[in-house]
Amino acid sequence: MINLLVSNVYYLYLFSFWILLLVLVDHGALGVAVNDCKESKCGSGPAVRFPFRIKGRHPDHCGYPQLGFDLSCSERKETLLELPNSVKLLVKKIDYFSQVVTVSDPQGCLLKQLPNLNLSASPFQFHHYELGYWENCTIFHCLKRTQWSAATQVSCQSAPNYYVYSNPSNSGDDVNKVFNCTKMYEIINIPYELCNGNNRIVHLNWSYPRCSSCEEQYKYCKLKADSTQPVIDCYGNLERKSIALGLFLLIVTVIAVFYIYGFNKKEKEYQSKIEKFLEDYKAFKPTRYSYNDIKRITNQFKEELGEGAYGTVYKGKISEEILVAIKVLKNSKGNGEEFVNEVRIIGKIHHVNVVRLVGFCADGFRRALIYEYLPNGSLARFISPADAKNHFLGWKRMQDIALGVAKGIEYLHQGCNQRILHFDINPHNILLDHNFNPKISDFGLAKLCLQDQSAVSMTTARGTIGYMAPEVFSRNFGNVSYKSDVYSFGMLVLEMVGGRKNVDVNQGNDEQIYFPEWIYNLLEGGEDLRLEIDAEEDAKIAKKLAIVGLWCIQWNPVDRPSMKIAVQMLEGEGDNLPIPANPFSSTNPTRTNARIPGRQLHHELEAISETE
Ligand SMILES: Nc1ncnc2c1ncn2[C@@H]1O[C@H](COP(=O)(O)OP(=O)(O)OP(=O)(O)O)[C@@H](O)[C@H]1O
Repeated sequence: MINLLVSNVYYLYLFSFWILLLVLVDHGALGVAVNDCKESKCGSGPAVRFPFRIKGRHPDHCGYPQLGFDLSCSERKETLLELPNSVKLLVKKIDYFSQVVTVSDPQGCLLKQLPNLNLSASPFQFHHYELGYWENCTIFHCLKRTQWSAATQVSCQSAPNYYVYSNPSNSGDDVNKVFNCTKMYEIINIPYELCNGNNRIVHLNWSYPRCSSCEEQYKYCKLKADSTQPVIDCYGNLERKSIALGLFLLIVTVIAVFYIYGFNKKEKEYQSKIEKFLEDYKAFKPTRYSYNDIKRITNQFKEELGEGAYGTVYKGKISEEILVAIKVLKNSKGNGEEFVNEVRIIGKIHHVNVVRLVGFCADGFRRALIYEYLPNGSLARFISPADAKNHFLGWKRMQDIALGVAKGIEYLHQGCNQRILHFDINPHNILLDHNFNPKISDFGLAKLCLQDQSAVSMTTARGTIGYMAPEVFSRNFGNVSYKSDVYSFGMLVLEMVGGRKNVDVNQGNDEQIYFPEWIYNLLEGGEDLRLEIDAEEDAKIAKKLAIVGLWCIQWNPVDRPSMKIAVQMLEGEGDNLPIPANPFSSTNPTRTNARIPGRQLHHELEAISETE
């Protein structure tokens, strides 16, 4: 945003600069000869240009060569007009059109200056409206305050018990006698109005040079170049300057207004975006909700998404944009360990392949977990044979899902401060977002352990039959470790390849085909996977997934790859992936219609308690 602001200001200045340049070029202000005579001011005084000039600022040729047109700036930045007899007057205004200059006494005592004012030696006369009635003016001082017909007190010259008055000389009053006053001096032949003690300004006009003729044409005035006589010349264009300047100011103002308006609008948009983000951000930090909140968010448990072992999942809405899935836990189930586990583990981890816990509710005996809503539900819905067109997601997507799950598990194993072992990786616990990105969910059985801990203690077998590693059942098969998740992942991948359950625990039927062994035997025999895959590329993906799955379900945990290796295998082309050792070595390796081996994952197999 700062960049946007800076670039806008930059363009605004650039634009203004060009307009200004245009104006200056237009009235010749940039010409060398004219430039040093350009209009100037003393402080906030009137604009000074030909026939006047400011001494020390404008060269001689800028003013009319006659005493009186040379102005100066005082220390207080006032414009001073110097006239013969060292009379200095303050210039208030210059009307170039009427050729009138309005002046006053710098000390505010005009009547004191007037006796010395000899206009005949200057280019100025008293302005015409003051010509009506001329007379001499007498200045008196009296010892008492006095009042008579035409006299006015000259306050700037009076003092306590010393009263100064001005009075037209022909008034007929014998002030000396009548009022006991003494004449101080007389000012000869001045306009009647000026013989007023209160008058502070005087208008003087000049007849030559006649720059008013240029002003009439809205032009500037200057001395004609190369002329021996002081003759004037009109040049440039006063009107266009003011129009151009006006236009310039208008454009700049309009741009500024639009800019400020646009900026404010943008700024408001940004602010509301930030507010919204903070609101949403708050919602993404696990927050505690009351049971009433849960009822409100789920709209009284209106839409059910599914039912699991630990509770029912409802759809909910926290804000217009944040949809959630709320698992309301059954009271009868567990001692709250799953609840604590979930909040403790996924509450603080963030990974694109791990479901996000938005919040939770622990309101008396009521408990609920609030997750981000994943519109495509669980992966279990999509595990179907490749020929079941309406459910099968395609091999490329299957590969992406397997890779996403692998990365999620790798993150749990390696990416957090404490290693997280999930212990329940299965297709029901893999949820799919709108783009079918997989997210691992259900951390109720998960365990936290130290990064370098090679084995974990476990008092009861945990997990789902068919995905549980052999060592989770019995310590006879090795130590329980992160490799147990690798096993579950392998079973999940093989189910994705086969489009069916590897083990159907509901059928106690010994005749069931055990898919992992069946597929192993095919691969080992160099045979086709018999999965009716047309595209060569898809067949390659299916074979790669099958090999990775078989590596992950090695009976001995030591033989299974870490999730990091599994990710690398899935990311590679798969052409050079070796086929692992037979995970089912006790059965006949040549059988392609293998049956579920009795010693393997049967749900009636008793869990052996393990202690550290
Ligand atoms: N975050 C979610 N977004 C969308 N649907 C979900 C979400 N979580 C769960 N579901 C739906 O709710 C169903 C039940 O989920 P739940 O986790 O309670 O059970 P399960 O994993 O299927 O079984 P179990 O609890 O035994 O592991 C899921 O199958 C899925 O369809």
